[in-house]
Amino acid sequence: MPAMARLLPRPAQTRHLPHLVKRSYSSPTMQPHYSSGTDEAAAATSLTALLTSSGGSWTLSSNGSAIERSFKFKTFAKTWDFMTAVSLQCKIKNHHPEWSNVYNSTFIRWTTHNPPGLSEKDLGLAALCDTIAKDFGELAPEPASCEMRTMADKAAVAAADCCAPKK
Ligand SMILES: C[C@H](O)[C@H](O)[C@H]1CNC2=NC(N)=NC(=O)C2=N1
Repeated sequence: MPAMARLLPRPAQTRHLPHLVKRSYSSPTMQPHYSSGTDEAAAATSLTALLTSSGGSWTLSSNGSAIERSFKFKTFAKTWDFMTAVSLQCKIKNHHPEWSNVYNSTFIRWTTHNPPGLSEKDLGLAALCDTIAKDFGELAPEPASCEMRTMADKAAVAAADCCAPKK
């Protein structure tokens, strides 16, 4: 099996991770893909405020079903404290990121697994991450590294059907 094929998760494992399944075409302007039941007008307003194109720090994933960015702090301890604070919000809101951490950087991707797409929870928690990051003295944002993104991709695939309703 060619090396690249080994890196691509098998479709069966990624049906709940549409943002990991690269589209064969690249649309000139990426369009958001909202999770069913989302109030798209309200979500579009929140999304616009978060994106780099409007002065925010988040980027839309290639097929529009996730937003993602990296955060950098002075020390590992501050990075971990930031992630701990975010994790408490995840517990409160019962919504969880796909994320990775290397020393004083963390990469965070917000997407809803079930039903798949961008939801108000993703957008609200992304805005909350920006606020909490300021509290922990976030350094100037840098573009997310491929390695950090790949780590998050692999963790998401390993999580398999993490959010499918329990039978
Ligand atoms: C039953 C299901 O696990 C819960 O509704 C939550 C848990 N956290 C979640 N987090 C994310 N990102 N997407 C979900 O669909 C999701 N579902």
